[in-house]
Order: sequence, then structure tokens, then C-alpha cells
Amino acid sequence: MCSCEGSPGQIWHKNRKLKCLNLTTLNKHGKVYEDDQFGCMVWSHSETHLLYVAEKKRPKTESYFQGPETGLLADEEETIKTDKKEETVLGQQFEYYEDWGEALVRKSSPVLCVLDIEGSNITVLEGIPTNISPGQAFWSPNDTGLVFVGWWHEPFRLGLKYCANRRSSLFYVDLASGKCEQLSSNSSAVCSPRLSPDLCRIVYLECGVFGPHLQCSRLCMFDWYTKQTSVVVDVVQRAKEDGFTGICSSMLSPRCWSADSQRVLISCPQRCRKDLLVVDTSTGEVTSLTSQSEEGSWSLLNIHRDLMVVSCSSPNCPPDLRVGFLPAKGSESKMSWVTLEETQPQADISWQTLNFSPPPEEDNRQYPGLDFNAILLKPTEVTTGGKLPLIVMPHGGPHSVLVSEWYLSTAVLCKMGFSILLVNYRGSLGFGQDNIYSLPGNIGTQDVKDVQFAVDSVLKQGGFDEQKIAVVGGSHGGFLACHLIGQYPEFYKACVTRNPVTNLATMVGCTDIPDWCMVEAGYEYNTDIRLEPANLEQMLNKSPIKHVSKVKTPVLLMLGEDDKRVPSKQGIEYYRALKALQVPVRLLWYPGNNHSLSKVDAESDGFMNAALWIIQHLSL
Ligand SMILES: CC(=O)N[C@@H](C)C(=O)N[C@@H](C)C(=O)O
Repeated sequence: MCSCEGSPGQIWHKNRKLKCLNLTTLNKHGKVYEDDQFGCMVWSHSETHLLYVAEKKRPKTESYFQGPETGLLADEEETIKTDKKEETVLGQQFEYYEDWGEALVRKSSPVLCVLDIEGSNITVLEGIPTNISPGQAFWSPNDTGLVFVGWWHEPFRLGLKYCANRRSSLFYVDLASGKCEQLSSNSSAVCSPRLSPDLCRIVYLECGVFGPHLQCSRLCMFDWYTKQTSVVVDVVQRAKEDGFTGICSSMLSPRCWSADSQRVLISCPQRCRKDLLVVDTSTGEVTSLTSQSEEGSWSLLNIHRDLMVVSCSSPNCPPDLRVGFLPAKGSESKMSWVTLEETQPQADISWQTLNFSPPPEEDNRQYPGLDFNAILLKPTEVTTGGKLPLIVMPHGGPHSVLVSEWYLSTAVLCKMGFSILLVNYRGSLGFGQDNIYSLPGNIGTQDVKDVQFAVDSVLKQGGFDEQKIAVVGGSHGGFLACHLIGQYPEFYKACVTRNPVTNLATMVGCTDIPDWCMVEAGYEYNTDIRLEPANLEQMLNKSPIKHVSKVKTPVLLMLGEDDKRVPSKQGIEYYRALKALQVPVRLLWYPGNNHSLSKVDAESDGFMNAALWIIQHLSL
């Protein structure tokens, strides 16, 4: 089955098209959701019905001043499509509908929809509490009802993208009675419920509400028949003796169960490597299927009857596809993979992982003894006596991580002759919960100093041209790039930033995640918070704009017109400050692009301009 806006959904049996339905013109709901936050398209166990998520149908609206002619035309059109005249409400066509923020614009009130394939009939589910937005749904055992994640949307919606910390719970709605039951805790955030092949248990991820936007999760299991919930793997504060750092993943693979419904597979970062882990649900024991393999990162794409399909890549080797059978419990070390299509390691790129302990004066008093790491890529061949230019790249988030996998842009920059340092400062995912908690309240200092410490340590290795260092970063990575050029004004010779956070105090009122600004500035957040001047002062003091008067580095800003996360005014505020200071600055403006600047024309243009900006200002 596939479905696109305004185009037919098709149902196929082997090589035969059985049916073609246009879900939206049946006029039971709005646009069908295709995102991975709410969206789903799931067969019932009987294969007679399909479950999906769509935007709730809105009333047809008309202006108070609608001319009789236009009104008549519009009505006639609708009558042809729906075969019945719809009621129209007056004066509501400018009504504001909240949405779920960045990358989920116009997604406001999702509804669960069931298509009866034989009868081509759509039912929009009733019985779901009106203060809940449902998504990630699937059929319960025996098709008696639907299980779904419900996100609370009162008193208002906050951005969901990259924010697994939104209050949400697992629910069951019974199809016959319409009764809705809450299956998980009332005060956590959950995602990725996955039903076992024997239809007896559901595993899902759970973490705290508000606080860091992504955190270490608990793996929980709900027994369908006993109605008992257990914590299979708990949050890990610090790395365990065997090196396990916890589950820092915002999504489980759509299929993740072993055939005997005893074990669950999870790919998630362990320090800067994405490993494939097997969890025994009866003991909570976690075993890595990949930690003994060559370096690189692994992603689970699918598992069916214990046959796994994975992809594996490293910073100098593009992803390949591998298959392998999950070994019996206790024999995980015997895992063997068959590569379906080999990819060629790029001989001209070498890379290594570097571990750092911050100097004693930078140790975090509340969370002492934490470390961090970085990945260094270098061109293999360096001309004799030649010294390498260095591009420093801290990630965004800030609770995110750069793992040892293939990144096209860094590989290309390395092939152009640059060495690249990807820094996982304290606060990154994959190092345990304490590492994450150490950063809120300390942004603009701890993260900035960690990055600079990593750069200084790398320079001590020798072989780098200290006059040719650039810094590149997006979002919170852009926040760090702007901080670094402000706090180390002689050091960086070029700076490129994508949608950077430049001033938390001006961002808090207009971003889709005001809680992020509060939490990262060191405050607790709740929805009825009233900002005091002292809060805004602290936010300003932690922001790059505070250091702008010291900046000398030429800056290239790349901004997305439709960014809801870090609105483009953040970049413009910094641009104006640099212009006033007569620091060289150029602004690239990408209409129709959001926070990620990932439309093909924006991404390709951004890469070319970034590379040329660095070449120009490093005098290469
Ligand atoms: C939670 C979040 O979106 N934070 C932003 C400020 C950010 O840094 N985003 C990262 C993930 C990005 O690269 O866009």
C-alpha cells in the first residue's frame, strides 16, 4: 500500500494491483501523515484492514463577506467530490491551529483511521481523549483494538523533532466499545512500541519529561495478558564495567524482536560507535553483536525470523548491506555476516578516535570524572613538509553524537585536503546519563572548552598548520562555532554556521522548543513559567552574542527561511552585529527550507559555498 497527497493509495497482491483509493478525497480526514513521529501504515493481523494516521478533518470555512457567486461555485465543487453538501462555518478561515513544530508544520490534530479494504470504507477512530494526539499505532493481538502512543497537547504543543522528552504514554483503544485505556506511566515520555512475534508483549522506550531533549532511555516491556510492566534495561548513569553506556536512541527499528519473542535488537551509540546490541528480555542482559568487529558503525534495518539486514559504514567507507542470522542465546560471539555488496574503503582517508579527559580545572563538580571523545579524519597522503589545514566540527543538539560512520561531506572535504575533527564534547549521547546531565546550565563554557581542548590536543600531535583552522557547525553546533570565534578570536580563520543559536534570550519567545532554552540555560521548565529579567540575563550571558565584539573571523551564515527551531532572526541578529563591527560576513538565505537546510538545492549550494569560504579565508 502506498499513499501520497491527492494521489491514490494502491493495494497490490504479488504483481497484481487490487485496488486504488484516494484516501483524502473520501473526505473523512485531512492529509495522511507520512512522518516517522506519528505516521504509520499497518495491516491488521487478518490483513483485511489498514491502519494509518491523518490530520483531523476541519470544518469548511467561509468569509463573513463571501460573495454569493464564489460561494456557490465552491459548494458545487465539493458536492461533486463528496456527493453530499457540507456544512460551512462562517469567519473561521483565519483560525490559528497549533502544530507540532519544526518539520511537523500543519500537523496539529492527528487521528487514527482504519480502512476496510473490501468495503473501501474509512472509519476515523473515536474514544481517544481530546487532550491527546495519537501516533505510532498498531493492531492489538486478535485485532480487537489499536495500541498507540499519545502525546499530551495541553496546555499547548511544543516541538517534537529531536525532543523525545514530551509527556506521552502508551494507550489501547478498543474497537468495539471505543473505550480507551492508558497502559504506561502518566508522567514519562515514551516511543517506539513494538509487539513481539508471539503477540504477547510490547517493548518501548521511556525517558523523563522535559530536561535534556534526548537522554538515556529505559527499555520497558508490557505483558499483554498479565498487564504487568517491567523495566528490562534501566537508564545507565555511567558506563558499566563491560563498557555498556545505556540506550540513547530516539527510535527502535520497526522490527526488532527475535523469532522466539525472547530477545530485542537495538542499534544505538556506545561512545562514538553505533553498535548492534541484543537484549535478553527475561534477564535484561545486554550483549553486543558488533563490538568485536572492525571499527565502524552498524544500523539494524530489519529482522525477520532471525535473519537480520544491517548496514555498516565508517568515516572512510560508505555503507554496505550485510545479512546474518541471529545466533542462539549465549553464542552471540559467533555472529557472522554475509556482505551483499562490498563498498570500497577510501584509501585516501584515514581516521582515528581520540579520547580526552578534561584538565582538572574544567572537571564538572557535580558530575566529576567524565570524559569525552572526537573523531579525527586526515588525508592519507600529505605532501612532504606539508602541514594540514583543520576543520573543527562540533555537533548540534547539544544532546546528540557524531558516530564513526560515513558522512559524505566530511569525506569530500578530506579528499580536498582538509583534516576534520568531529568533537563529542561532554553532554553528547552514548556516554551515559551523567555525561548528558553535566551540560545543561554549562553551555557556552563546558562545551566550548571541551571543543577547544580537543583542538589544542590534536594540534600537539604536530603536522597541522595552526594558521589554517576553520570551525563549522549547525544549530547548537553553530552556537559553539560562534562562541569559539568570540572566545578565541585569533584562533579560527574561517567560520561557517547553519541556523546557529546566537542569543537564547531572544530565541526563547519564538522557537518551537522554549523549554530547550530554559533547560540548557540551567533552569527547570514548566508550561506556566513566567520569565524574570534574571532568567533572560542568564540566557544572554551564555550566548555567543555576548562575545561578538571580540570576533575577527570571517563568518558565512546559512539560514532557512522556514526554520521553526532556531528562527532565522537568530542568524540575522548575529549578522547585523558583525556588520556593525565590520567583520567580514556573508549571509545565504534559503527560502522554502527549514532547520536542516536539506533540500537538494540548499544542501548542495551550502556545501559548495562553505568549502569555497574556507578555502578563501584559509588562503589555500
Ligand atoms: C533539540 C534541537 O533541535 N536543538 C537544536 C538547537 C539543535 O542543535 N539541533 C541539531 C540537532 C541540528 O543539527 O539541527
